[in-house]
Amino acid sequence: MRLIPRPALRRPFYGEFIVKPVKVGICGLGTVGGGTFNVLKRNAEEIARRAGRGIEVAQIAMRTPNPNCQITGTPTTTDVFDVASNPEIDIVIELIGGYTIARELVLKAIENGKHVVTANKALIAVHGNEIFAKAREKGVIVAFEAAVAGGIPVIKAIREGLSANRINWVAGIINGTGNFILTEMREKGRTFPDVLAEAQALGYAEADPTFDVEGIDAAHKLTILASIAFGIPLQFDKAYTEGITRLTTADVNYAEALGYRIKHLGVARSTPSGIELRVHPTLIPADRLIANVNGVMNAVMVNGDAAGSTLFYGAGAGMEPTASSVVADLVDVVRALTTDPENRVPHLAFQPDSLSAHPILPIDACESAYYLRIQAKDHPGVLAQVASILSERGINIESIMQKEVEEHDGLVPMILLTHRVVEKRMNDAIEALEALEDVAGPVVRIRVEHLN
Ligand SMILES: NC(=O)c1ccc[n+]([C@@H]2O[C@H](COP(=O)([O-])OP(=O)(O)OC[C@H]3O[C@@H](n4cnc5c(N)ncnc54)[C@H](O)[C@@H]3O)[C@@H](O)[C@H]2O)c1
Ligand SMILES: N[C@@H](CCO)C(=O)O
Ligand code: NA
Repeated sequence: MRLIPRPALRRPFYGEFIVKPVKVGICGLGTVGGGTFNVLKRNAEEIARRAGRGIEVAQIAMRTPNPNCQITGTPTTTDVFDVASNPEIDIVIELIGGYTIARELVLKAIENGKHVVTANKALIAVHGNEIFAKAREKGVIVAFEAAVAGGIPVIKAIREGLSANRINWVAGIINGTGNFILTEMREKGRTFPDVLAEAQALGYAEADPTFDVEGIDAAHKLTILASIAFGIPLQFDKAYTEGITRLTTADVNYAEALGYRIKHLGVARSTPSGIELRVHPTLIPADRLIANVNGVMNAVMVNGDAAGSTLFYGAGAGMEPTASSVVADLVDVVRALTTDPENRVPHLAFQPDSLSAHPILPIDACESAYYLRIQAKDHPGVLAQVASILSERGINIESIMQKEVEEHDGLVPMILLTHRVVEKRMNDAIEALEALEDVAGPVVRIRVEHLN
């Protein structure tokens, strides 16, 4: 056999590109800013080969040094607006977080004709409509892949990869901190505050961690996902949000015994009467892939009429996973610098003049199955009373689990799983259940999704 010698691999290198590098400015050198700086530096050659041009950090706006970054030689400032008005800079990377200065900074950068890359889901969910309108007027791109599910390229997947589909629903574990807390509590029996402190030390949590544990951060991300999935304007104020702080170990264990896992899930579903947009603890059958997404990992399921269900999995937070998305956006922007703004991928996936006015449904018009835990007195006939309250309202029981009498208070926990029902009807049933003589205290209700 004659071996044909392979031609020596041509090794392109950064300096070889004739075109000058694109100059970018980083605003905020914290967890994500530091990761972005380091990835741009470490993978400069790969990135330049992909983008067709090098990407040079020409300025950094920072308040304090980041011990993880060697920034020698890169000009710095303490004022982010210096970056937005720096004539050398083509792309402003907003990584300071928050809604106030970040909004002014992004609008100023756009005003000055600069493209923007941001990881700020709060900013996009709350001020995105204004920001995208301004960007369109100025013919610039605002890229935000890092804003949803950290390192998972899910914005790109929905906006481009699934563009043939009519999307039915999107469901995701989209807060790394919350999922890390739930996992550590379930697997290692650790306490909530202990795990939260670790998530903060690892750089996963928001500046205000109530955003993570009360579901606000997940609602920001779900708002963005719903817009690009259904072609609707961003409407964060209409999202329903319930946190994980009131979950008890008892419910986690009962769910487990019934074959379910409790996850903090964001669900956006398109129905004929409107769009459901809700974040809450949710029972998911334990044999589903998404029920087994643990720690800081995130996963987003998208159900489209042509593709069926697709699942996107990866790190939902952290320095370099998030930087991966920021840098991918930079590469996209660099490739699109010379393109006609009218022919670029629209910010919200659909052409801005084709957004739909399909309304967001209030939570009591949303539909799901339910887990109910009722603390009942150990009297004969309680179960019959419970069953008749539910059946009078057309709520079908799927299964019932009754535990032993709890010695200290003589109460018997009765756990029920129901079929799908509109929330308003369930609220009415719960009110009637709580009024029963033999039912003590509030009924615990957790929504159930089978994600079929
Ligand atoms: N940490 C993550 O895993 C992660 C993942 C995805 C998205 N995000 C988003 O990325 C953004 C940044 O998050 P982070 O975790 O890097 O936060 P961080 O607190 O680690 O970093 C923010 C940095 O910005 C600096 N800063 C704030 N205001 C400034 C100003 N006016 N001028 C100059 N510097 C300023 C702070 O000093 C800090 O160093 C947020 O919008 C966050 O929601 C974070
Ligand atoms: N605080 C967020 C960061 C990633 O968006 C989380 O924990 O998911
Ligand atoms: Na992403």
